[in-house]
This record gives sequence, structure tokens and C-alpha cells, in this order.
Amino acid sequence: MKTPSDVATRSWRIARAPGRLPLVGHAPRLARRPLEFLAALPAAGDLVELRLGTRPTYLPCHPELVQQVLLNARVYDTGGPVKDKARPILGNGLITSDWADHRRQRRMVQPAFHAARIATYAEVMREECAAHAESWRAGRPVDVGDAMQALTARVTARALFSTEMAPHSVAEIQRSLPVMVRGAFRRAMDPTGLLAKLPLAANREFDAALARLHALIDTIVGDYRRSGGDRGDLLSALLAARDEEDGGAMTDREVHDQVMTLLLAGVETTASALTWAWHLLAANPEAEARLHAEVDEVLGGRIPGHADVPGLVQTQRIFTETLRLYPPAWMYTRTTTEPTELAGHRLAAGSDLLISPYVIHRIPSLFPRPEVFDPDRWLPERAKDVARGSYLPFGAGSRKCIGDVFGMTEATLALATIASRWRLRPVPGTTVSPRAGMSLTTGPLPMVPEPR
Ligand code: HEM
Repeated sequence: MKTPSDVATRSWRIARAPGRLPLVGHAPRLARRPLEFLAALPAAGDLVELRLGTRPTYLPCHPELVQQVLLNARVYDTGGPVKDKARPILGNGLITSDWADHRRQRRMVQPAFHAARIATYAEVMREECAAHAESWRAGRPVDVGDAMQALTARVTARALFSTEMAPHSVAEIQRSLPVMVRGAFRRAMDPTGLLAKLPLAANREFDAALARLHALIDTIVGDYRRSGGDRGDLLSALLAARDEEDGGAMTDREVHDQVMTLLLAGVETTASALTWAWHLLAANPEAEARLHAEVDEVLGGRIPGHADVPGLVQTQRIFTETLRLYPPAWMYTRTTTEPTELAGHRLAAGSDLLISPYVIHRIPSLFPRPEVFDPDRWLPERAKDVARGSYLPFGAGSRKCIGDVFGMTEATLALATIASRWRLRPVPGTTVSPRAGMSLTTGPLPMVPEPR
């Protein structure tokens, strides 16, 4: 990656977003058409100020400024209204914990994602991808979004819990997690906080799904504590973790919150990106043909496993480019813990920042012809020209996605396994436009599997 050389000397462009309304500020525009609204702002400035209600909120539109925010987690901590609403749902896990606690938590959770353990989880991925590819019937349409969501829910649940309860827990997670994710997003986006209190069917469903997930996790954590031992899964690694500073283990509550966090963070993100990948491949026959050529050559009809991942370079470039165009975590937030300066502009303590990979990934000076799906951008000789801090699907700094390798491995195996056997054709008349929810999704995407 290239380091911008003009940083020290550059004079930053500070701008105010157009179209601010009294009292509500830009909140209605952000709620109505978030992607269009935000993606237009880099043309206005390197740091753009908006108001959500009366709160000053900033969108850094230059990779160097994004780096300054993400690499200084003490000053630019998680927080703000979105995280406040997530805490009652997720408890105090990696996503919601503040800076000081996050450091300890991250040290404790990291071993669960070491390379040797990913190799074990990859065995689950391999089985589930193969079973999925097996379950489709030629000519019978599948909703690709639902299929990818089911796949990643099963993979994550089985990687977490390799217990005898696996079939029951996998089914419960498949049932309850989407309801929980939808409800959590609705709440996060409601500036009044009133929506959650209304006697609506959606709220009752959300409360019930959340209660079922909490009960399931409690039961499994209890079982593991009683039986002890390392089953090679994520939960065993969380229970075995010891803090290198004080030797302490996580409490049941802490383990519970991490499990809930991993479910929320790991399932829909990977599923949304995989769904986009199938859509993009169908629309780009050349990239699809190269994918088919690679899987035929590298696998020769075998079902891929962990050892095949490094050789599936074209498959990985396709997924990397998909994450550029449609990053599932299209926006995340930070809040300043003290007064600070960004781009020479004074930010008060308690200022909110929006970090949007979607916005940064579509700036033409960073990615020429940004709308074009071009996996070759990621050929080594071209990737070196991508400016540092401009490719952010997994974030950066101490809060960078802990599941990045897990997600990349899972997606590579899913694409390769399914593409070895099937070509997915769009159902005529289907139109796709990005939906910015908890993840960036395609909406309903029926496609027809054709045998290859
Ligand atoms: C393509 C798939 C994925 C994408 C695009 C993605 C994206 C992200 C991003 C952008 C962040 C940072 C958010 C921030 O800075 O506020 C993040 C954090 C996180 N992700 Fe992922 N993620 C993916 C897959 C996964 C998977 C598979 C897991 C777990 C199995 C996971 C678990 C987490 C956790 C626990 C965090 C919080 C990390 C921390 O704060 O220390 N993610 N993810």
C-alpha cells in the first residue's frame, strides 16, 4: 500500500453538508437515502460536518483522516447514541466496551482466532459449504440472501459450539438471530428511543428472540463449565482464556456477551458480502469465467478445505473487490472522549464521527472508475498503489474486525465450493439496489442454480 506523501503539508478542506433542517439537522436525509447522501460528501470536503438532531457529527472523507481516527482508540472511542442502544442487547462485549476495558477483552478473545483454531473452524466451513451446494436443485430458484444467511449462521454456530446440543442450537440461532439483528438495527436508528417501548408485534418478536438467544447461550456456557476440556471450538477458547496481566478468566457474563457479539458481528456481514458476490459474478461473465477456471484447476472436482485457500487467489480477489463495492459494515461510529483536533479543526469532547467504508471505497482518486467491479485491482502489482487507509471493510486499529480471517476463509470456501458445481443465474426482472441496514444487503435476490 502506498503512503500519501503530502499529508504533512496538505491543507484540509473542511465543509458543512448541505441541506441542514432546523432541529433535526441531516437526520432525515441520512435515514431516507444514506448511501447517496453520504457518498456525495467527499466532493464537498476532506472533513464534512453534519448535524444529527443537534449533535455535531463529522464524516472524514480522506483516508489519512480516517486512519487518524481509527488508530487513536483512546480519543476516538466507541460510543454515541448507536452504541448506547446496542449495550442493552449485546451487553459489554468487544463491540460495545469502552477503550480501557476493550484492551483487556481483546487480549482474552484473540487466542480464539489464532491460525491453528481457524484451521479447525475451516473443517466446519467445508462441511457446511458442501452440504449447501448439495441441497440445491437444478432450475429451482433459491433466494441467495436467505441461503447465504443460513450458511453463515450454521458455520458460526457450529464454530462456536461443537456440542451435542449443536443441532438444537444451530436451529435456534438460525431462527432467532435474523429477528434480533433486524430489531437491533431498528432501535439503533430510532433517535427518540420510543419505538422500542411501543406495543408492536415486531417488538414482541424481538424480545422473544433475544430471550431465546440469551437462554440458549446461558445453557451452553453452563454445560461447558461443568464438563470442562477443550472441544476445539470458539466457546472452549473463550472459557480457557486467561488475562496475561492478572491471570484471571472471563466471568460467565463476559463469555455470554462475547458469544452474543460474535453472533451479531459474524453472521450477517459475511452472508451479505457473499450474496453481493453472486450478484456481481452473474453480472460480470468474465470474472465468473475466471472463477470457474480457477476452481476447476485448483480443485479438480474436490471439495476445498483450509489448505486450498491460499491457492484460490482469483476467488479471494473477487471477494476483496465485492467488499470494496458493498462493504457490509457500510458505516460505524466513534465519539471523542476529550477535545481534540482533526484536519486542523477543533472537535469538542462528545463529538460523533461516522466512518463509512462505502464512501471511502467510491472516491475516484483512490479507486479509479470506482463503480466498476474489477477484481484485478487486487493483483499484487496494482494493489500496492492503493493508498493506506483507503480500503476498510474490516476497519483498522485496535478495534479492527477480529473475525477478518475467519470471514475471508469462510467466504473463499463458500464461493469455491458452490462455483465448482453451480452457476447462479438471475431471475429475469429482478432489480437489486443496496439496502443500508445493520449490513449492506441486496434485498430479495432470487437466482436459479444451473449445473456446470
Ligand atoms: C466479511 C465479513 C465481515 C466484515 C465485513 C466485518 C466487518 C467488521 C468491521 C468493519 C469491524 C470494525 C467496526 C468498528 O471499528 O467499529 C468489525 C469488528 C468486529 N467483527 Fe467483523 N466483519 C466480518 C466478519 C466477522 C466474523 C466472521 C466475526 C466473528 C466470527 C466478526 C466479529 C467481529 C467482532 C467481535 C468485532 C469487534 C472487534 C473489536 O472491537 O475488537 N466479524 N467487523
